[in-house]
Amino acid sequence: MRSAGVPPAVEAAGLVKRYGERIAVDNLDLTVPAHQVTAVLGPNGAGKTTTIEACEGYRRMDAGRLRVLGLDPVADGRRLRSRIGVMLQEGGVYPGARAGEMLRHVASLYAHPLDVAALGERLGLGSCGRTPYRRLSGGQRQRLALAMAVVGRPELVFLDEPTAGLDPQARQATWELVRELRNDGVTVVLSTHLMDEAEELADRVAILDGGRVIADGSPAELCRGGGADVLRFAGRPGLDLASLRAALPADAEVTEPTPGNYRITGDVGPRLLATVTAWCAQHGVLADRITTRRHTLEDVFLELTGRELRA
Ligand SMILES: Nc1ncnc2c1ncn2[C@@H]1O[C@H](COP(=O)(O)OP(=O)(O)OP(=O)(O)O)[C@@H](O)[C@H]1O
Repeated sequence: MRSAGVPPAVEAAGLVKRYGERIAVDNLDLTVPAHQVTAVLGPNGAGKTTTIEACEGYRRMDAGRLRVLGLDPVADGRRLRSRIGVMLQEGGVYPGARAGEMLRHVASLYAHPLDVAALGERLGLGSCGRTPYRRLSGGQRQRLALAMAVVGRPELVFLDEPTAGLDPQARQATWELVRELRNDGVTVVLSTHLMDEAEELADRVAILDGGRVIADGSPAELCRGGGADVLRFAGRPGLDLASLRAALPADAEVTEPTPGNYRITGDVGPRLLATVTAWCAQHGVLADRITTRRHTLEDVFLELTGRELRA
């Protein structure tokens, strides 16, 4: 594997951040492997932005140890900033500055920047190079922020909700860019509320809640650990469940929650489906309304963080 033996891009241990009485980050441990895409997920107020801003050197933690590319983001801030790219949300921008000027300015801060015109074209910013920032649409601002984060060819990029509010075309272009960054060996940390984005892009996912990492792994690992997939079918009531169970793999479970409705949990895939329909054929059962439901990252997220809205 590409990252074997390579030190992690981010190592955080026991991070704590308090705002008065409120604990925003509560003894958080996080490791971000190099050369991979790590998605940071969590409900509103989970501590994602606080943690990511600390990694960028914009926020000082009250306790804990944090190393980014082996450096202390606050003490070694200058050295670190030439090696990372940061996608800032609104703010910190002079509203009269033109989009092209801003991108060229950021590019000039790095030793080997990307071609500004090509990057702008790629992200659909070609026509708004002379447009002042305040006249850009929300989506254009978002794409400009992304361009500014990657133009310096950083080793590590932090993307804060990179596709929030983007139309489907811009979203696809952003995903494509993230995949290319990863293929070029760039480490990407992205925070997102979009579970399909995390499933699509991330090698690893860290789920935060209450200022801590409550789950961490590849999307497949998290989905496997989060609960079983489900296959349902309808048939005549009172089928011989023991016989059906005997035909299924050992980890599958079969129940009849209501008469004539059957529910099988386990590793639901083509093989299990074939086994069930074969058993039905052998027993003269016309299985009806067969549905399968794979466990998604969203299911896992909701199971771990609950369904109630956050303050
Ligand atoms: N400057 C601040 N002053 C006081 N409290 C803050 C400040 N910044 C963040 N907080 C609080 O810290 C907690 C964590 O906030 P943070 O912005 O890190 O969460 P988040 O996971 O990024 O949330 P969201 O998904 O809503 O962006 C929240 O309860 C928030 O209200």
